Amino acid sequence: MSVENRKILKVLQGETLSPPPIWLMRQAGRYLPEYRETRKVAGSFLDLCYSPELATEVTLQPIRRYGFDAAILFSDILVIPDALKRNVTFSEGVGPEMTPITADEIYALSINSVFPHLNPVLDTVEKLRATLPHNTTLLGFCGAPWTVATYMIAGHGTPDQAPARLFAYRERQAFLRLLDILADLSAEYLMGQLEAGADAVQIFDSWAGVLGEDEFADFCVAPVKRIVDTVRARRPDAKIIAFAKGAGILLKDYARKTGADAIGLDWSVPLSFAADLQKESPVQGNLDPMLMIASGQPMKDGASRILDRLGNGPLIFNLGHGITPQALPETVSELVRHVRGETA
Ligand SMILES: Cc1c2[nH]c(c1CCC(=O)O)Cc1[nH]c(c(CCC(=O)O)c1C)Cc1[nH]c(c(CCC(=O)O)c1C)Cc1[nH]c(c(C)c1CCC(=O)O)C2
Repeated sequence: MSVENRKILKVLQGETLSPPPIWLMRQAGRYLPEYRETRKVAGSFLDLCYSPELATEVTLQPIRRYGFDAAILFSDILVIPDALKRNVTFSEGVGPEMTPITADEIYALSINSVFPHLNPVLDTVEKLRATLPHNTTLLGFCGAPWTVATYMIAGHGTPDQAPARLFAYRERQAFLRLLDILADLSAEYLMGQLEAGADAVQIFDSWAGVLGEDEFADFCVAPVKRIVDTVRARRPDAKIIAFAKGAGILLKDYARKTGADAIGLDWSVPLSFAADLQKESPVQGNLDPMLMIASGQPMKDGASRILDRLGNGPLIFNLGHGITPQALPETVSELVRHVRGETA
């Protein structure tokens, strides 16, 4: 047993595997009763993220239950603003909140505190690599600068990221500076995760879909490329998945332009377009997370369409976005069996 048996790494090198390997975005989370139990004893959500013991436990929960081909580090993209002392809190039913950042505060950001602060997350990665089955790929991650900036500027999640879009037009220099700071910190953070034992990393640009063409190039592609280039300068072999949700047709050439090894696709990406993208790079996705609630035949049909259209090229099977708290744990088992060809 060795690293060569980690299927997701093979796909990231361009191999086609049949059946494709599978993991799910947000696979550790509230749809699992065992997660809800651990969450109760952990204190706040951030306490859970910074407890290497408990974060390791919740990362392993979906691996024990489903035998996914990858474990994804349990943490959150907003630990970076937390480390930048933006007063990040997560409350039940409200979601993440923090102090909205101003242009002056961007110029005054101090990055010195970031690494001691994030060390517990790197300890979790080390613990995970020591505990995980040898064949399971360990994924690290960070948020893309644009997506993290949308929360830092608004101070909370927004349906259309209007505050960040407005800020980017009004305060372009400060905004670009924020993206640079986030890109450089994220690159350091990903390199730390790779040093600690992550096999590959994913960059989540969950709110890429609200930008026009030029803004997508400047605020999504350029900062993600800056992260990829910085990581590769130190680790030329680093494997990187980039997920730009909602970017649609702007995903054309996204892998080449960012330098990512593979691209994540949300469920709105047509499979014909996905098949064209797959000629250039491995792809990951893209089942609608609602099918984890709808279940039954609609779920199987959705998965089969992806397997039929993308299964003959390098594919990592996944949802098109994170699994939701309402997902049915038994449906996840059925999906895994279906993708692996274990059902009639
Ligand atoms: C935008 C974003 C965030 N966090 C993340 C993103 C990018 C991916 C995406 O778009 O889904 C990424 C993330 N968040 C979490 C992970 C863990 C790893 C995994 O299992 O995938 C990952 C990779 C755990 C989490 N992150 C969060 C939870 C739920 C909080 C809880 O348990 O109380 C989990 C399991 C909290 C979180 N964190 C964030 C929000 C908006 C929320 C609130 C959501 C809600 O309340 O439904 C920011």
